[in-house]
Amino acid sequence: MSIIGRTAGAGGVGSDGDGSDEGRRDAGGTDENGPVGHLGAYRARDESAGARVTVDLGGPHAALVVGKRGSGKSYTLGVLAEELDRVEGIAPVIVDPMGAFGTLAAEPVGARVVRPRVRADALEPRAWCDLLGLDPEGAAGALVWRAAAAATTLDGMRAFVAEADAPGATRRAASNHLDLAAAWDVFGGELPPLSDGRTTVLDCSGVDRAPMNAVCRAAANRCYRARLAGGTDRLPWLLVDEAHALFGGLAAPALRRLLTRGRQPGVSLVAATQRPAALPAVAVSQADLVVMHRLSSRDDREAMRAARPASMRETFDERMPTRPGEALVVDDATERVHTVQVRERATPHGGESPRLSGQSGLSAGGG
Ligand SMILES: Nc1ncnc2c1ncn2[C@@H]1O[C@H](COP(=O)(O)OP(=O)(O)OP(=O)(O)O)[C@@H](O)[C@H]1O
Repeated sequence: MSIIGRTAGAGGVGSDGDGSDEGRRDAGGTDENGPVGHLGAYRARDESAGARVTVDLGGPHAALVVGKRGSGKSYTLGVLAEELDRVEGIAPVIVDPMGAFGTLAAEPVGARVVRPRVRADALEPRAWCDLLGLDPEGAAGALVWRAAAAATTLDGMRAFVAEADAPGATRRAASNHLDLAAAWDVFGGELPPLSDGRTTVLDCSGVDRAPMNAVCRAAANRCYRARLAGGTDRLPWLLVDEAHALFGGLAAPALRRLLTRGRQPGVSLVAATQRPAALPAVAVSQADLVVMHRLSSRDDREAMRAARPASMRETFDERMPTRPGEALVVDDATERVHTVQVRERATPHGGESPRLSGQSGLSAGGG
């Protein structure tokens, strides 16, 4: 038996070979080499459902879930979240840009769904300037930088600016930017703990793109630092939907670090996007587990092809999924591509909400 994402004696996607998939959700769980998650069933060329497919959840992974709108990405992310929730010793955290994962609060997951708040000092002074679109070399940017270096809270930063020995225009400009940050209503407070291992959904619906990036950055950094500092025995898994909006913003450095260095301290990242071409190439090339739903745009297909060996590229073209929930699963551990029908959700799917588009804000529907 092989498990997708599992190298010999370690971790990946696999099948238990019994050919049945109905009513077997309880057979996720653990095999002789550690925890596995039930992803779905192989789909044979004659369209019949084949053996169940499991993915390795025992070791850290950098996973990518891609597909055009309506192809099943969020649904698959939800399936992975359900499976992660079942594994002891894992702390799953979901950055939910559109409020599509609040349904994970239902049984059997019972996730904690929160409007995220982060500490102001979770962002370094430089990041504060980036967040507010201020040049750190400019007068207002330099003042915000000093405020962020001196204070631990947003109120403290505002007080620092108000009392600073700086020209009135500089103080006003810095203060206006900090007022905007206060209006976002995400600064002040803590992210929920990792230590209890509860599945946590950071519901960012209605949160602008800039503060959502700040939340994602803080969450990614916390997962990483908590492992480095020995702050948690649990292995954090960060799941991010609409990942192109996060890899394109303030969250990018933190996400990149998880991709390139997260596995060593035991932090996993699952990034889902309808636009793999908008991700940095490293996000595609570093992924050791790829779930590819239907992609229609040439750029997006090419982004996926470019990072894989020639043998896989041909498979992508020949076996591109055609219906929602169907996916090609790339297992780097075995260099194989599997055609999989992702299983049905145990919790309700909440993905029929408006989607994120453009530079900022939200828009309804679209493909
Ligand atoms: N594995 C599956 N089993 C059954 N139905 C599925 C499956 N995956 C997707 N679907 C169906 O397809 C619909 C679209 O899936 P989903 O919302 O995940 O798309 P998406 O790729 O995330 O699209 P968007 O980018 O708009 O969020 C779901 O509402 C559901 O009805």
